[in-house]
Amino acid sequence: MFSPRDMPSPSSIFSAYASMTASIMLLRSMANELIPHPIRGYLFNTFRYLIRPRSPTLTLIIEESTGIARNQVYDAAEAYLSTRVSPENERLKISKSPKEKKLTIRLEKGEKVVDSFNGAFFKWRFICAESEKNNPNDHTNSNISVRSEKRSFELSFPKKHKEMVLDCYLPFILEKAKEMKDEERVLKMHTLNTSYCFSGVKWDSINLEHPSTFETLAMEPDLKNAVIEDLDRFVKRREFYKRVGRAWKRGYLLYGPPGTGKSSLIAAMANYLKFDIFDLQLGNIVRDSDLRKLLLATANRSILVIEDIDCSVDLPERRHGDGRKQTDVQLTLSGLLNFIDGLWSSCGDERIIIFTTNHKERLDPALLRPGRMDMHIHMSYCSYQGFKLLASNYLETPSEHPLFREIEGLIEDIQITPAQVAEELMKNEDAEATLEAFVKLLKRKKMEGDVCENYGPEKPQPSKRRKVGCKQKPGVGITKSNIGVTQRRTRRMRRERSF
Ligand SMILES: Nc1ncnc2c1ncn2[C@@H]1O[C@H](COP(=O)(O)OP(=O)(O)OP(=O)(O)O)[C@@H](O)[C@H]1O
Ligand SMILES: [Mg+2]
Repeated sequence: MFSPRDMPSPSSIFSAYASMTASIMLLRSMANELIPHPIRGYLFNTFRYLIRPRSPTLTLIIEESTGIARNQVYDAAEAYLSTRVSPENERLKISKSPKEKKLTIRLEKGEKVVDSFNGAFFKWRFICAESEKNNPNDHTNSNISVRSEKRSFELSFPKKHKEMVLDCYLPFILEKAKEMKDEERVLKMHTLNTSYCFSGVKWDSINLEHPSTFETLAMEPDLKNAVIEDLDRFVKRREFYKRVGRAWKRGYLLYGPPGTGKSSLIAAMANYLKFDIFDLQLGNIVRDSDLRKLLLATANRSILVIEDIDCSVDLPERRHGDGRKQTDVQLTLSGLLNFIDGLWSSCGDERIIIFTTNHKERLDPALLRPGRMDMHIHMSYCSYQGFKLLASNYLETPSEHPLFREIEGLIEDIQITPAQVAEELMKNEDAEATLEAFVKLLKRKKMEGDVCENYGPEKPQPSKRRKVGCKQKPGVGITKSNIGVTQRRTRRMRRERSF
C-alpha cells in the first residue's frame, strides 16, 4: 500500500530536479561541441516529436482562399454552419444584400459550433486573424498600412473519423450548401431586346417571379410525376451523359390548347430546377449571326424556350445588316434544330430546350424525329383531378364538398381549360357561391354543346368528338423517346381532331 510516509520530501524532489537539469545541460554542452548544428536541430526535433504526447484529435484547417481562388469548402462550411448556430453562441454576424431574399447569419470571430453527423460529433471554430501591412500600391511613402483578415474554419474530430469526414461529411456539407444556394437564387427570365439596331438583338433579363410550381399546376398526377422524375433523372446524370458521349441536354415538346398550362409548366420546371429561362422569340431575329450569338450567350443550367413553334417557323425574310433582303438564306426549323444540336454538342451543360405548340399536327417532322424531343407532353383540358387541385388552391376548400360529385359528372363531358376554371374560381371570395356558379357554367356549357374552345380555324366538331369519345385524357400524350408511338398517336389525333 502507498502511505504518506512513502512520499518523497520536497528537498529530495528539488535535488533530483537539479541533478536532472545539470545532466541535461551537460549533455547539451557536449552535444553542442560534438554534433554539427544542422544535425543537432534535426535530432532535437525528432526527439521532441517522439516524446510528445499523441492527440486523439485531428484538426482540419479550411482557409477562405486557396491562394488563387476561393476555397469552395470554406464557402460551403460558412453557409452550412449558419444553419447550425445554437443558443450557446454569443456573437453572430447578420447581413442582407438587396439581392438576397433572407437574412444571412455568420459566425463571429472565435465562435464555436458543435455538429453531429452519422453519430459522430464535430467541433467547428471560426478563426479570423487580423494583420496590418504596408500598402504595396502606396507610392507616396505615407506609411499608411492596410489591415487584412485571414479567415478560416477549424474542424476538429476524433482521428478515427478521418475517412468518414473526407468521404461523407465534407461532401455532404458541399451538397447542402449547393441546395441552399439554389434555394436563394433569384431566377432570371431572359427575353430579346431588339432596340440595339446596329449591334443586333441581345438578351435582357428580369427576375423571374412566376409563381407556378408543380404543386399549383393542374395536371394528371401520373403525368406530373413522370415529368418530375424525368427532370430529377436528367440533373443527376452528368456522368451518364459523359460516358455515352451525348450532350447533357434534354428536349421537351409541350402541346395542347391555349390555357392548358404550357407556359405555367415551363415556369414550374424552372422554379423546380432553379434554372433561368431564355425565351427565344424567333420572329424577332432577322440575321443568322444574331441567332448564333444569342444561343452562345445562353448560360448553363438554363431552359431555352421557343413558344408557338408552329407559328414561329414562318420566319421573317432574312435581311442583310443594311436592310437589303437576303433571300438566299432561309432559316428552316430543321436548320435551326441542327444549329442548336451542333452548338450544344460542343459547349454547354445541363441545358433544357422546350418547344410549345397549340397544333402538334402542324409541326415539321424534323421536330418529331427520334432523339430530338425526348418527351412529348400533352397539356389537356381540365380533368376532375385538375379541378380539385385548382379548387383547393383558389378556394382553400377541403378535399371533398357536396357539389364536387356533380362537378365530376359534368367536367368529364365538356372541354374547359384550367385557365377558364381558374378564372371562374377567382370571381368570388365565397367558396359556396363560387362552386354553385361553376356548376351552373358547366351545365350551360354542356347544354350548349360547347365542348371545346374556339382558338383558330380548326374548331373541332363536338358531335364528332363525342362519337369517338376522344377527349384525350391528360397523360396519354406523353412519350419518352417513343417517337413511333407518338407518330401513330399524332396520326390518330389528326383523324380525331381532339383539339
Ligand atoms: N394546368 C394549369 N394549372 C394551373 N393553372 C393553370 C393551368 N393552365 C392554365 N392555368 C392558369 O391559366 C393561366 C394561363 O395559362 P398558360 O399561359 O400556362 O397557358 P398556355 O397553355 O401556355 O396557353 P397558350 O397556348 O395560350 O400559351 C396561367 O397563368 C394559370 O393561372
Ligand atoms: Mg403559353
